[in-house]
Amino acid sequence: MVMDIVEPNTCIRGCCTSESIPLHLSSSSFALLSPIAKGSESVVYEAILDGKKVAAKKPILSTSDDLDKFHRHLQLLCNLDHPSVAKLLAAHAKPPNYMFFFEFYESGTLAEKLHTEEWSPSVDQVLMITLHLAKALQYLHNNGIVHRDVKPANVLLDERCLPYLADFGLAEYKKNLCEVNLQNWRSSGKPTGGFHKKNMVGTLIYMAPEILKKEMCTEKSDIYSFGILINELLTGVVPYTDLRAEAQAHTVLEMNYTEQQLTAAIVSSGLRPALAEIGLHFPKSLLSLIQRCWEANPSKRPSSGNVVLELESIWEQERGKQHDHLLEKTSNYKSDKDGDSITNTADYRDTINWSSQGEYLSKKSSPSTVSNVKLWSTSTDDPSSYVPIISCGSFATCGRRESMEDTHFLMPHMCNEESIHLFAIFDGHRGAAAAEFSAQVLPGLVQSSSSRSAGEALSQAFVRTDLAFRHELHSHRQSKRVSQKDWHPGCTAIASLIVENQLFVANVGDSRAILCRAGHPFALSKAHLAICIEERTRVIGEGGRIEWLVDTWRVAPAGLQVTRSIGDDDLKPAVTAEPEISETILSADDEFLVMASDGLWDVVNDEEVIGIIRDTVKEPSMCSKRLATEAAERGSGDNITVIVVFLRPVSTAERIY
Ligand SMILES: Nc1ncnc2c1ncn2[C@@H]1O[C@H](COP(=O)(O)OP(=O)(O)OP(=O)(O)O)[C@@H](O)[C@H]1O
Ligand SMILES: [Mn+2]
Ligand SMILES: [Mn+2]
Repeated sequence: MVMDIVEPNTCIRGCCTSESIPLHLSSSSFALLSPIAKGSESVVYEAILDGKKVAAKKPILSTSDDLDKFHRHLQLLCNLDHPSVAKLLAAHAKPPNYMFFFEFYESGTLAEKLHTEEWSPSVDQVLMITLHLAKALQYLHNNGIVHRDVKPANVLLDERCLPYLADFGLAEYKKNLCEVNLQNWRSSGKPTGGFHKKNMVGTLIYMAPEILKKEMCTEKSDIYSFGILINELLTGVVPYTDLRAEAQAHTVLEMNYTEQQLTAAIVSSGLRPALAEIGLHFPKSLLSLIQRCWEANPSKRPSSGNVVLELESIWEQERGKQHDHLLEKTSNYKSDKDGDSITNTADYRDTINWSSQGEYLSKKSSPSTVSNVKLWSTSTDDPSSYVPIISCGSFATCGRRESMEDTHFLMPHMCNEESIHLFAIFDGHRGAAAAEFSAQVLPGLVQSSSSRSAGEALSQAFVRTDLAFRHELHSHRQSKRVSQKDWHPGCTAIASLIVENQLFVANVGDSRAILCRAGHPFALSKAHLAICIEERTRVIGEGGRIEWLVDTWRVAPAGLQVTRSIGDDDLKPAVTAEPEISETILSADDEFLVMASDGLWDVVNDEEVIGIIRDTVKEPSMCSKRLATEAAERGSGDNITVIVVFLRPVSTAERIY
């Protein structure tokens, strides 16, 4: 709807302005029809605005405080623009009529839908609704706004049942909340004996414990209410009225216990609504999300951004289930890039701690005194040669996967050598065992190599790590600590070794490393995948089998896409641990090195990586985090690990801007 805007487009006081929303209307442009709802602070009417059906919210303004509040409310609404937030179309901000005009949402509120129509949404519908609302909350929180009244009665539905967060009557900017909190704190000393609506904002059963205790209200208080809301959607039960719940819960409301008693139970005994039952159709991860949202401690609750990520991941898993189901019907091979889903690896992971196995072995085999790394230095006698000044950082996230199978390490100034640095990433498949083990063992094997060539030392260390892992696995199998005979964990590995001005990158598998040289990406490794003709030929030449499985070429019978790795003893020797090594001479043109597991490269290309780092504060761990977050936002379905190494000093100005 395009409405005429009469300039100057401000409220009567001049404090509210908008470029797109008319703030005063001629009396002929609207008409109020019948009231839809009467709240404690407003009446909502069905109305006509410029010939279109709208909802008009007319606040009850009896004091000057109420008027101030109207203006604050209007200012806030003028700044909102999100597809899942109820849309303000116009306002009238001049006496005698103060009104908000909203888009009309035909299907009423989510509360009515659940409890009057007794709608019981499917899991897909619950995920769709909660995901939209979580995005609305993320939008508000990112803009420094706390809603403070999240509940199904404040969610409006359109005819397609898409949700819109409404009723910003209690919303506040976070920066103003300190003041509001302080006022509550002061007034809490008053002997009121009850709950003043002014102080106790929101609706009791959706209120977070910290609000009930009259402590700080933050965006995490919205997350609490949101957790209660998701559960209400799944159960169809008004919180604390469930007769199936523990006795304490229903007595609270049914026997007319006071609000104070409910409050006390929520705050001190951790009482919560009865959680949706782990039936066949509710994803466990959704129930766990609800419980984390309603944690008593606000800092343990996820941020709205994380709620969005988790809901998206649950949504995808649900669709994946449907997809898998289809696949199972047509073939009994299960689709997973690395063949993870073939065995239930979680069962074995617990029995042996592969990281400490590796650590133990590493200590045993390479006493700290033995280190030949000094031998690699070449230019000690040439003071003019270029030596990069490095700073490094990393970020690793499980992403949408249920478990983390990536590991990595950063070893700047290895063995206390000023100009020798080692960095590596391992991406596990069929469990995390190989990745956990390798991250512990590889550095020691690099250091204790007797080779005078750093590249060769790196190459030998890969092969030896693989041998050591397979040997360990074998002896655990013999001693029956690994009972599952057909469990063959593996991992990819990429390592960068800097020795003065030389950079060696060793790689097996599909992690990658690039260098930013004079502003442009420069690939330091190539991925080893069965789709590459050279790799396919090599695997077949070494007695391996390659087959087209599900959607791409894979090494059979395990169905692995990578053609080189550490571990995977069922596929050796064809799936070799022999790395490809690149050697690069570094110069002042080289700005930074980026290493990452395929979780990044699947969704962000080399140029984009360079561009993102250019736009980020020049701090290596911030850059790593930014890249990983970007990949997650773009829908990477994998674990993501990123290492960023700056190769020359960054000026303070660049660090900040
Ligand atoms: N845009 C709209 N379209 C359709 N119905 C609406 C719309 N806005 C509000 N309503 C109806 O009016 C009711 C009250 O709206 P709202 O929550 O904004 O007012 P309120 O006075 O702040 O209510 P309370 O504080 O009691 O929650 C809603 O529950 C809904 O039934
Ligand atoms: Mn409301
Ligand atoms: Mn309200």
